Amino acid sequence: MAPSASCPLLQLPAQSLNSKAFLLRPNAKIIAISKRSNLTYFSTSTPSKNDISIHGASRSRYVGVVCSSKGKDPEINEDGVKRVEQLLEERRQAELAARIASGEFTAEQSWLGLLNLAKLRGTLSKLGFPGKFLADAIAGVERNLKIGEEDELQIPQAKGSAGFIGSAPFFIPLYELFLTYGGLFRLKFGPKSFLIVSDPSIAKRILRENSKAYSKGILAEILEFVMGQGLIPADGEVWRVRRRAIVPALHQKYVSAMISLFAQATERLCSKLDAAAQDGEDVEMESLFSRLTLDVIGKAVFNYDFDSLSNDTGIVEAVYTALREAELRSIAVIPTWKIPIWKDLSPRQRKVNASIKFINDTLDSLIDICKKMVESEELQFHEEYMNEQDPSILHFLLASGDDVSSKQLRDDLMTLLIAGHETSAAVLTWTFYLLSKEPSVMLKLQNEVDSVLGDRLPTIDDMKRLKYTTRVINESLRLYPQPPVLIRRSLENDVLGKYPIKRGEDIFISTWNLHRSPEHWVEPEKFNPERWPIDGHNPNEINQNYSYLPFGGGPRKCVGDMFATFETVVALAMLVGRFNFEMAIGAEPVGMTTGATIHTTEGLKMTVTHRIKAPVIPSFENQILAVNGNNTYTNASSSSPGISEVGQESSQQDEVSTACT
Ligand code: HEM
Repeated sequence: MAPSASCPLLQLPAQSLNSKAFLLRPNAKIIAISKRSNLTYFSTSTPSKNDISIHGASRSRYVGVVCSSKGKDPEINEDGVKRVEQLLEERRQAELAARIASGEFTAEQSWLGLLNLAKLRGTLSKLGFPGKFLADAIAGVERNLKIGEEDELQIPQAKGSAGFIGSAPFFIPLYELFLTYGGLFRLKFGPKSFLIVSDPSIAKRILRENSKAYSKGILAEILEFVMGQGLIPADGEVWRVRRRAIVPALHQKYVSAMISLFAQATERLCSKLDAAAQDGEDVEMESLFSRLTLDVIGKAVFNYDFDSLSNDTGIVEAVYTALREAELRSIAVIPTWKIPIWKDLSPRQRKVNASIKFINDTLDSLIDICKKMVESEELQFHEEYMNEQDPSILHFLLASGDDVSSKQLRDDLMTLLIAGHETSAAVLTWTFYLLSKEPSVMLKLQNEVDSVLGDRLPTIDDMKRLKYTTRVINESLRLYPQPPVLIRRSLENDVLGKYPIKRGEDIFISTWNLHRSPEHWVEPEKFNPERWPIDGHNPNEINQNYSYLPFGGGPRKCVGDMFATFETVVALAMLVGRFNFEMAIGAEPVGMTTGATIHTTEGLKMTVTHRIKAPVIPSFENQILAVNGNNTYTNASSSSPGISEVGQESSQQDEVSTACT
C-alpha cells in the first residue's frame, strides 16, 4: 500500500524542522544560512549545472542547496551563476508557496481574517507565481481559516516541535503523545494542525460508520503522479466504479491459484539463500523480500515476470525509482516537484518522469498483449472466470468487458502493484526480525511447518493447517502495521467521540497506537503469537472491534487481504522450513524509518544456515501445471476448500456491498 504510501509529516511548515546535516562537497563553503526558511545555501565560485543539487525531502528531512567550489568544470558556461540564481529564486518561490499552503500565515488569524483572498491571489500572481501554486496555496489558507474555532479548544491539544521530528520515525512520538493526551488529540505545528486518532471507536466512525464524510486528503495529492486515479488515492464516483470492477477479480479461485505462484517465487529466493548458506555469506533480507514480492505482484496483477531477484535493470529499476519517489514525496517538506520548471531541470525529476514513461509504455504493451489474448479466447465470462495461462487481474478485467480508459486501467494496475508490493515485503522483513529475537517462537513455527509440509510445497489446503504460521503473521502485523498511519480528510462536519470537528481537518488514524494501546492489549510490546487463540477466528478489524486493523476497515479496506496473508504465510513457511535465520554478527542495530511502510534504517542483515535435515528439493509436479511460453502457473488443487474455511473471516463480500451502497 501504500500508503498506502503515506507520511503525515508532509506539509509541515518548513520552519518547524531543524537543519543540522547537509551533503557538502569538499571545499564548498557556506555563503548564507537562512534560519527563517531553514534553507542553507553553500557557495560556489563557478558552479556547473552538474554541481547543483537540491536535497529536499530526504529521509533525514534536511534541505539544502549545495554547489561545488572545486575549480572549473568543463561544463561550466557563462550562464552558470545566473542559473544558480534562477534556481534559488525558484526555490524561494516554492518555499513561500509551501509555507502559505501549510497555513503558516494562519497563525495570526486576526490579520489573516481580514485578508481578501482574491486580492492576495492577484498580488502573488503579479509577482510571477504559477497558477497551480496559487490554487494550492490559497486552498491551504482557506482550509486553515476554517479550522481553529471553538471546537478546536475542546479537543486535547499537543504542540509539535523541532525535537518532535528528531531522528525517530514520526509514529513513535505520536505514541508518546497518545499516552499523554488520549485517543483523540490535535497536534499543532505552528498554525497547521492534525487530528491524531488512536481510539478504536473513533477509527470505526471514520473508516466505516461515516466513511462517506472522509476522503484520502493529502495522500491523494502525494500519490497522484504515480497512481493517478487508482483505487488508493481515488475518491467519490471514480473510486466506487473502480472498486466495483476490481474486487471481483480477486475471487476465491484466483487467490487459490496464486498459492503456486507464491511458492514458485519463494523457491527462487530459496535458491539464492542456498548459495549464501553454502558460501557462508550474510544476506540483506529486506531487499530480498522487496524483490520477492515485486516478482509476485507483477505476475499476479499483469502477468509480467520482473525476475527482480536476478535482474536489476530496465523495468525493475524504473519501478524502484517510482516507488522511491512516492516515498520521498510523502516525507517532503517542500513540494519542489510542483514547480513547473523544476520538473525539467532537476535530474531526479527527469529520472522519475522517464521511469514513469517507461512503466506506462510497458503497461500499455502488456495491456495490448492481453487484449489480443482475450480476443482470441472463446470467452465464457462468469463470476470465477480465470484464464489458466494468464490468471492475472488484468486478464480478468479485460475479459469482464470492463469499460475503462487505458489511462484508468494503467492507474489501476500501478496502484495494485505498489499496494501489494512494499506492504508484503515489510511484513516479511519485520516478521523475520521479530523471530530472530524470539527463538522459542521460531522453534514452534518450524515444528508446525515440518509436520504440515514436510518437504513439499504448500497448497491452498495447507492454508488452514498452517495455523501457528498464520498467527505469527497476525502478530507481526499487530506490532508493525503497514502503513503505520491511515490518512483521511474530513469532507463535512462530524462528531468524533464527544468532539465536534469541522470540514477540512487532516486526520491520521494511528494503527501503530491502536495496535499497541495498553488499554486493549496485555503486554502490548511483546511479540506473542499465542495471544491469538490457535483455533479461533482469524483476527480482523470486525472481530477485534477496530482495535486491530492491519488491512484497514470499512468500504476502503484492503482488497488484497487474503492474497497478502497467503503470500506471507507461504513465504514464511517455506523459508523457515529450509533455513535457520539469525541476526548477522556485527550487524547494525535494526532501526526504523518511514516511507509508505516501515523500513529498517540499515537493512536486515542475517546469517542463513541450512537446517539440519535433508535439504528440501521441491517438486512442482502436480502443483504447477504448465510453464508455457509465458511462464505462467496454475494450481492443481482443484478441490480447494472455500477460502472462508481457511479461517479468514472474509469481509470482502461485505466490503463490496458496503462500498457500492
Ligand atoms: C500484507 C500486505 C498488505 C497490507 C498490510 C495492506 C494494508 C492495507 C491497508 C491498511 C489498506 C487501507 C488503507 C486506507 O484505508 O487508507 C489497504 C488498501 C488497499 N490495498 Fe492493501 N495491504 C496489503 C497487501 C495488498 C495487496 C497484495 C494488494 C493487491 C493485490 C493490495 C491492494 C490494496 C488496495 C487496492 C487498497 C485500496 C482499497 C480502496 O481504497 O478501496 N494490498 N491495504
